[in-house]
Amino acid sequence: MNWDDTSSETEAPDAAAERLVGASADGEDQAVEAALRPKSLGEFVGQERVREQLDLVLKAALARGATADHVLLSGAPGLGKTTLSMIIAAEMNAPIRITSGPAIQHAGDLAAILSSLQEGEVLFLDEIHRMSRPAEEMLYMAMEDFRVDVIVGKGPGATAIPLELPPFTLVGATTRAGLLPPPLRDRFGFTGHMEFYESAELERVIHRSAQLLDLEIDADAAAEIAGRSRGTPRIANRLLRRVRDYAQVKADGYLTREVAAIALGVYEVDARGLDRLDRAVLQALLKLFGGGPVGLSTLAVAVGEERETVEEVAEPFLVREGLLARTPRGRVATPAAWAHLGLTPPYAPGAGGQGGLFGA
Ligand SMILES: Nc1ncnc2c1ncn2[C@@H]1O[C@H](COP(=O)(O)OP(=O)(O)OP(=O)(O)O)[C@@H](O)[C@H]1O
Repeated sequence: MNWDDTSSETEAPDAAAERLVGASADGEDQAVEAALRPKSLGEFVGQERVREQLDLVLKAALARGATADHVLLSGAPGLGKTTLSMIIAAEMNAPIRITSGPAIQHAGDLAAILSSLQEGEVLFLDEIHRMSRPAEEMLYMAMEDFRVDVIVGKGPGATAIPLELPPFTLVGATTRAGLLPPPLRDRFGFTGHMEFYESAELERVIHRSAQLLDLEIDADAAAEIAGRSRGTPRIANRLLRRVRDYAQVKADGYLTREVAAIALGVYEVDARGLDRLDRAVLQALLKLFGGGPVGLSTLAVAVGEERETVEEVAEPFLVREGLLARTPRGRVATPAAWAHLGLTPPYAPGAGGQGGLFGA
């Protein structure tokens, strides 16, 4: 059977802020997050290639006594873009100014920031793809010539007053490098793409954070938390803190695999990092619609959520995990989805229907 569908490829801003497994920083305890940030490239876990390349860029600039080239960091939320920008400033012994694309709506906002930068300062511009067009155009000239034209007055009498800027390093961060206009992308001397982390890397993040939080944790417990962290250090640190709460109240503060598994069970984060919403979507797809294909709107009604919530909050991770596929005919569960929920498909894979999509 084939229900309605309008397949969309929008990538989610991991929306629901209160989600334990959401990757965005909304609602995050900023003080704790700051305390757990690595302070140098050596301390920064994983992302070997970006780290190695950045190390060369920074060391070469230092050796020349020059300001480092502009850096663009792309990748999903919570993978360490803000942390890396702070590390860049620290490695260059430079101050850092932090702002974001949505905060710069007028070119004048940007001119005010740029004109107050010190020589060599790092300007971190988060969500650079969300800057307004006039500000973006001002940034082109600032990045290339360290100069901006400030427009004074309006209409025919308006004049452009050129303003020299001290050399600075722009670090732009974006979840969507593809959305950046090529003229902006081309003005970065170095682009680093941040990947999701391997489980072993997240274990290192967790051990490091546990030490900073003064927690005793064994290797198995770290592995258990890492496996549920969706490849994202921010989520790993958040789950560690919830496991700590549970251990404090119920297990004399000692973090073992068993304690971690029970604690995260209480918070409804399963062994693969799926939460209640993710499982509800999969369950509806499997139990009500035989694994699909089913349209997004129908699936959303079945789980009692908005279409956008299913599409933007639950689906990206399910797709990434290979549990759900978005096809032109609708949403389809993969064999791994049946296995994950411990259910048996109603027909043998390969015997028609969805089996045709995934083979025998
Ligand atoms: N490679 C890493 N090693 C250790 N900890 C990390 C690493 N990357 C990120 N973290 C931790 O994860 C948290 C989130 O990192 P950060 O704020 O830099 O992510 P981000 O990519 O800038 O996210 P967003 O795009 O949502 O702002 C920080 O507390 C930081 O300590």
